[in-house]
Amino acid sequence: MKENKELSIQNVTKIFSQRILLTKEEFKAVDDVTLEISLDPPEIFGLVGESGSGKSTLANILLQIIYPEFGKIYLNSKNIANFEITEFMKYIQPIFQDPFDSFDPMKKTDLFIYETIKNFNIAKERPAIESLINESLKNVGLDYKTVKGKYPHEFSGGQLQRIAVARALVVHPLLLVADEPVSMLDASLRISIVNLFKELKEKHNLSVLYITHDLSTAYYISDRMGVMLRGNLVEIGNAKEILDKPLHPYTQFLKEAVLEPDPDKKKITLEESEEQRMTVISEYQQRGCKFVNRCPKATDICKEKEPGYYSIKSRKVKCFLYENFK
Ligand SMILES: Nc1ncnc2c1ncn2[C@@H]1O[C@H](COP(=O)(O)OP(=O)(O)OP(=O)(O)O)[C@@H](O)[C@H]1O
Repeated sequence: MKENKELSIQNVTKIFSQRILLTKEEFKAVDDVTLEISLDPPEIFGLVGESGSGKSTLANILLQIIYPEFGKIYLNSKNIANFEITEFMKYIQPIFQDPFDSFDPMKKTDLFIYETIKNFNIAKERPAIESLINESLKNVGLDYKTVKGKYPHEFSGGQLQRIAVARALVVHPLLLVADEPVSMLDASLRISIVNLFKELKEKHNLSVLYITHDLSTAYYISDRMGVMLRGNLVEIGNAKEILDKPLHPYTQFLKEAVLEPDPDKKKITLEESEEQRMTVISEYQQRGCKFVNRCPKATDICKEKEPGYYSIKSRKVKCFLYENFK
């Protein structure tokens, strides 16, 4: 049997319950998501969507931090639930939003890489470990001499995020799950980290799941892209094609929101008020399309029935507008 070199996410659903005023409401934070990320050849897959659309929940499921109620995930055709966790983490490594959270402030940063090498049994003797640290730092554009013996606070956010990537690289993963990896960094540093992901893909065959609400960096680095709306993937395809000509009304809404120059009129918010949270939950629980209440193109069927996926060339769109589209 031919082995697929991919991470295959099949019909994954995660249910949470949240207390809203006096009641407890269940909702599907990730709702029947199916998606493949190629590992060979490597690809950068951008996962975009506004705050609360389920991106981090999906990332946490992929990293086996939380477990889905339904669905299965296969890494190179093997169910990830059947991996021993250290073996699994050799293949998939996380990169978090705030690089300062990835490090113990009381511990020298190179020691963190050192311990990863030891814990994963990649090398045992100090000279071999030091040479691996040197190599991994070089791969992220840093010099071991400038890192050695220093504590996290002695680095900028951008440098520290590079060191976090270097630590992930020592296990030679196939995929980085990078959840908002540049959103805490100064705008001037963002592009250099984003370029680093591109370089790692090209030079080290590393795939990246790049999770962001920032469409411009997603456009810049992603090969393919998925757009998340209240737990559903509503549009999947080539990233440039999607953002040049979004088909799903929600993707069109996201693009317009980004182009809106007046920050007060921007429709995408990161901070959720209680009122917004309630709207979010009710949209998650919406019976038909989850964008129906905000969609300018909605018709009666969108309220009653969940749309399937319709294919337009290599793109898949979860919207009735494309049901009979040729
Ligand atoms: N452990 C949890 N228990 C209950 N609800 C949760 C839990 N984690 C996340 N949620 C809720 O699930 C929904 C999806 O959250 P998630 O963090 O996955 O969204 P997101 O797209 O990553 O948003 P952001 O960009 O703000 O991180 C939100 O309504 C969130 O409040």
